[in-house]
Amino acid sequence: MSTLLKVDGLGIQFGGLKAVQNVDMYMSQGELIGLIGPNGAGKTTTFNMLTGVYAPTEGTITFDGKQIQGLDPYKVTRGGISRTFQNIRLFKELSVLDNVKVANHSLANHNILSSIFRLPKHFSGEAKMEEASLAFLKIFGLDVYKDELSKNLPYGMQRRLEIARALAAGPQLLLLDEPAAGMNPQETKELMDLIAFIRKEFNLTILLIEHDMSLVMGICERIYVLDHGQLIAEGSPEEIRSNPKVIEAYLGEEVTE
Ligand SMILES: Nc1ncnc2c1ncn2[C@@H]1O[C@H](COP(=O)(O)OP(=O)(O)OP(=O)(O)O)[C@@H](O)[C@H]1O
Repeated sequence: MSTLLKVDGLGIQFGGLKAVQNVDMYMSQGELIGLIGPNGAGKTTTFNMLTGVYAPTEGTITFDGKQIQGLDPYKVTRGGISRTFQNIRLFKELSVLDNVKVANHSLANHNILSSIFRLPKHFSGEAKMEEASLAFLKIFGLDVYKDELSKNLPYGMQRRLEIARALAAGPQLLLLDEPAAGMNPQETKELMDLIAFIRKEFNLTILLIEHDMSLVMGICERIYVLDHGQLIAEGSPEEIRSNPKVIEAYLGEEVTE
């Protein structure tokens, strides 16, 4: 498997605070990796650097062979990295379908749409986009809501729509920031199954932030653990579960599957 993402010595300082420092990570094509750590460990800040929201003050990010640290977020997205946010960010006043269409607008002629959905060649850009957007919604069980305003969707469905929208941008790497936050156990289980499914279906590489260890343990092959801005462990779920540094970092929180 080739390396899709490589992070070397990544760090950022806000005033006197080193929010993230010395982070080395890699992701091979097709991996599903967890990024965990207690509150304030630097997980979202790391996502923000990977997606161009923050320019790192040290280190490099190499994606698909190119250095991307400090690039504008839209360039990062165009280059193949999409994300979701911890706090849902949808176009609330747009329909569910339009939320997805907006995301893949710039990709109307993108190969991913025709290759994934095997659309007839004669489809125009607009028809292709509509067709592909509907197909995305169907995968996420959102097609029945296509004409609803996104603000009217049940919470769990809004979370799903965020992922559908991120996916519609045609990424190679998908970054999910606590996608199950606020979901009940049943919704969470369904979401995890869905994440595993889309990874296979779209040949994606996925980095998943999750505060709850038990969630990531279930689906991730490898896990990175941040604490106070530094990586304290990397390994399989079994290795992470029994790592004393990790247990200590999570002291007071339950470490169970
Ligand atoms: N723009 C900013 N300016 C100043 N400090 C910041 C900024 N963004 C993040 N921080 C600080 O960086 C540290 C890491 O925060 P971050 O949100 O990345 O943690 P996290 O691991 O995602 O936590 P949580 O699980 O609570 O979401 C925190 O101390 C936070 O206050």
